[in-house]
Amino acid sequence: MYNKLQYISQGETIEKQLYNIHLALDAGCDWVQMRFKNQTAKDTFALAEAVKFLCEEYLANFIVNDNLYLAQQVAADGVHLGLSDMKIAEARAILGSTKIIGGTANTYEDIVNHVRNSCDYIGLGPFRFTETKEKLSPILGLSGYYDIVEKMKNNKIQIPIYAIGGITLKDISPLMETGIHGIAVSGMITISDQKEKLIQQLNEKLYANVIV
Ligand SMILES: Cc1ncc(COP(=O)(O)OP(=O)(O)O)c(N)n1
Ligand SMILES: Cc1nc(C(=O)O)sc1CCOP(=O)(O)O
Ligand SMILES: [Mg+2]
Repeated sequence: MYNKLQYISQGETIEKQLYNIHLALDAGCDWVQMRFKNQTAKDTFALAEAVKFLCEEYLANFIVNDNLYLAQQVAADGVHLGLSDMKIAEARAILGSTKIIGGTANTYEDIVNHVRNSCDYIGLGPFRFTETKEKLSPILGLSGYYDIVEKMKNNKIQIPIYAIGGITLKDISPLMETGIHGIAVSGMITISDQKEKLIQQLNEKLYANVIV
């Protein structure tokens, strides 16, 4: 089963991205999604190669945002695809069964579609407003997660759900109580000046009800 915390990278340059990713890995993140929007193919490829190398060193999972072909080129562990990106079914046909494919959802119907198309996990959001992403889908709030997870249970739909969008430390316990699997975060980890402590606190809350 996938780890419960995914770090989504930030930074306007290759150097800033690598700096942020390196600090997150050092602090204990073991799953990185490289998100580097509106950049040249050359720079995005250079960053992806460097992130692949770093994640290997830290034994972390590495997935690429948006670009399946880049994920293939650098032998990443997988790709995250949004509702306007390549369709999950097409991605699965290209990548085969061994790679991770994550899909964005904003509704129960999005989740059902993704499950039918062999998606591995869902990024369900936004939880609340965030400046990290433009053109957000309608905000779900806590009640949105409760409603969607309830519908999933009633219809026996199973797939790991990651809450995303403006999540802070105090949101973790209430979010986990809805029945989701984990969280995907960018800003909270990127801006923290005590990342190790933060990731420890996040993991304590994320794994609070896991029996080992
Ligand atoms: C884990 C996770 N969930 C959702 C998203 C959003 O993907 P998308 O809608 O394609 O938006 P961009 O990230 O591409 O701007 C995500 N990246 N990760
Ligand atoms: C990349 C992304 N996708 C979202 C969605 O709702 O699909 S919200 C989001 C931004 C997540 O970053 P932060 O933790 O800084 O809010
Ligand atoms: Mg996308």
